[in-house]
Amino acid sequence: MPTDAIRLEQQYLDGLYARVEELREETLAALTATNLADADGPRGLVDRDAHAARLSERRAGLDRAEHGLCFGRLDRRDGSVTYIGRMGLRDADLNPLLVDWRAPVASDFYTATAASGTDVQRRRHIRTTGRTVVGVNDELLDLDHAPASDLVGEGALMEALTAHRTGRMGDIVATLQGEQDEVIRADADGVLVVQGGPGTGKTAVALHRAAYLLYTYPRIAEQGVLVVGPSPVFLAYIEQVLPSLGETQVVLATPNTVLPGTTVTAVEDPGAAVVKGDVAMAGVVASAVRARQEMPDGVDVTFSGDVLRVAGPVLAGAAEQARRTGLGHNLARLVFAEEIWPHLTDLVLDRDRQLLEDTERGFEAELRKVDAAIAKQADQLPSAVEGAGTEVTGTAGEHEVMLVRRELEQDHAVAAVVDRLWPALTAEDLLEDLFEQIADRPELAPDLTEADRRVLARERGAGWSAADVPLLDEAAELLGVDDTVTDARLSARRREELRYAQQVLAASGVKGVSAEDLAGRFRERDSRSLAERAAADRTWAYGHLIVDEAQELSAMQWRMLLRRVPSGSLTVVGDVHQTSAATGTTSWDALVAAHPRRRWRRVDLSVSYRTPQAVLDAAAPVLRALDPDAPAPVAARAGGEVPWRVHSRPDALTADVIDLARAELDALDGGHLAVVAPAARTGELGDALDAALDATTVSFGADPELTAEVVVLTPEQAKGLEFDGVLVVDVEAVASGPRGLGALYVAMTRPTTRLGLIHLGPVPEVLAGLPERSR
Ligand SMILES: Nc1ncnc2c1ncn2[C@@H]1O[C@H](COP(=O)(O)OP(=O)(O)OP(=O)(O)O)[C@@H](O)[C@H]1O
Repeated sequence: MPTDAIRLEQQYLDGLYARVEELREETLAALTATNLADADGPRGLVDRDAHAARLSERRAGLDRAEHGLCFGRLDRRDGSVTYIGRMGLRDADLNPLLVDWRAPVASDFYTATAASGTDVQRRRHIRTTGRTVVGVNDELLDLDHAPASDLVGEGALMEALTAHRTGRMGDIVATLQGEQDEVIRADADGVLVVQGGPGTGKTAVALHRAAYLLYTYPRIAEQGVLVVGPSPVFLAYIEQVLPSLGETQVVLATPNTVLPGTTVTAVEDPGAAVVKGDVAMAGVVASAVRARQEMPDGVDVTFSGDVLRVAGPVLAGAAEQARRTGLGHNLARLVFAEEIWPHLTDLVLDRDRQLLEDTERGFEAELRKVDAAIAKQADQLPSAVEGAGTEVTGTAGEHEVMLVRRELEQDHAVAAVVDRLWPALTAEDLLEDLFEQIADRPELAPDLTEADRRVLARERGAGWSAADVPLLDEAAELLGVDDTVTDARLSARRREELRYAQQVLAASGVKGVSAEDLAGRFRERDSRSLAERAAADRTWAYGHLIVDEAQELSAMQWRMLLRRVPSGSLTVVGDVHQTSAATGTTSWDALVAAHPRRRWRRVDLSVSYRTPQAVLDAAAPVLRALDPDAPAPVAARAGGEVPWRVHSRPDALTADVIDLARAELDALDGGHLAVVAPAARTGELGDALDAALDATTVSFGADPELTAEVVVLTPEQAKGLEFDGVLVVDVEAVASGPRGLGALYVAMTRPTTRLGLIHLGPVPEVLAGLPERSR
């Protein structure tokens, strides 16, 4: 152990922590002063709060310094030294003490090699526990001493790769590799596709890229980053990475949770899932909306006891006018109504005019009669004419038009007719109606076959499935939000705020400020964090979207996600050989072809950091069966425990799994074990393991705890995760079905150390090369 170097780095680290303490004290003093300061009126109050919030944020940032504050040092040929860490620090004279890993100068730490012609002479990885330096690892970037591999900081990397897993992903900021750094720092424009085999660090890289983009681009920091992963289990696995890098402006979601207010409760029929995932459904949803805008051939409206007929062409014209605005259905509805109300008003006024004319005509006729009567007998006047003397002008004044229109709008029966013609719709109602009627109404889905329509048919109220979410989102997009409803809610809230402001002013005795001004100031201070506000808003425009396990998404899910980033700035990571969803993609080219207007770039990652070479070799026949041309990733760690297979029998399977799990736990010596089995077996196996392994924590079910020592998972749940050891149970069932080989490939590539496979029949071809172990 180079103790001198450790001592030296300890001194430097002590200096860094002394500076952190100073800054902490300064921040605390500033915070106390701010909180005690007299605010100059309500505006001052708000500014004070904002300042205090900034200081609290800074303090929280400094608190994070306790873990891995500084992890690297670069010595250049000119004698200059740069320390790299989780945050930037400067001394009181603004000289840099520590450089944030995302700053451009820090890039050399991850990419410099002897061959790259860099001026870096030495790269040092500094390992710390809390505030203590526990090790250093030096690499001389000198062609005469060039290491055999391309790995950067190999000693530190190997230490990270061989450490026991915890069930939670950690950041890899200290040991990022060159090809990963390139992806992380790639510019933010367009769509960056990152293809890589299992364990090549795609997830890790995607999350570090989120942190890099938030640090580098203020626009992205203002709008936040959306990270979409395949399942809640996966999100639980990765949720600590970004906070450990100090980032909070990130929303983590699955494709099922990106639509606020919708909960997935139903399991989709596999056939229906395929139809619902196809892009043709966009047309189906659009025609369902369009069908609600079809007009009848005229409609009768009863008002003040009279029947007014609105003719078919008038309705069709109004509908056309509304559609031409290009607004969502619920907004265009206001335009439609705006065409209909004046027409109805005219009809009423015409009718009144007609009545008046009739009356007038009648009146004149009466007058004539009177004249005749007078001429005949002067004292016999007809009683009906008595008192009639209003002057009739024949045209309605503006005031009268408004009066009639208001009466019409306030008449419930009339309003109901207009509502029925172009109803306000929710996405849920639209889809419930569509699925209820689709089997018998081919015109609703002209692009679908009869078989497809039948598979989609269902009763109302069956609950929403994962495949429904993008359809609901599509519908919500086409319908839009009727602002009249939100406006009414908003005005109610504004009234409430105003009342509150009046109370505050009365209680505080502050003078010279209006309640309106104070209420406005309250409003500007939405106490929710950016991530909370974004997650609750379907129409939030994110600055960047990161999609992990992106190969699993259906065409309709892509439409839903792309809608959330109008800027078109995306990072898409995945492996087209691990696809298990029937609606997922097995080729990035197909995805690119489906969205030709986007700017796409592709990067491939080639080194697998999770699995040792022996495990990759065991999985290689599965990869070849999936795609004979697929390049196999190369393991960063050569050798490793050779995976094995066991031939079990259905009646002995549970007992065998228990025995093998026991043996594996012993061999892993404190490491975590995953038992990956087909969905139909996980419950039974979980119960049996839980009962048999007394002193061991076992977790399974819909929401398993990944930090347990044994976790029982389906291949879908295991996606993206990793464990020290993995037992794949009932290989035949895992590999069955159209995308079964992809699922088996996923299951086999989860371990960092040991892999065992249990099959029930003759040796499956893809396992033929593995040594057999006795039960
Ligand atoms: N540069 C690195 N330094 C240390 N650990 C690394 C590095 N790169 C990747 N790893 C580790 O390798 C493992 C695999 O990474 P990750 O889960 O990101 O791979 P992946 O490509 O997403 O895998 P999969 O496709 O199987 O889901 C993780 O434990 C990760 O922390």
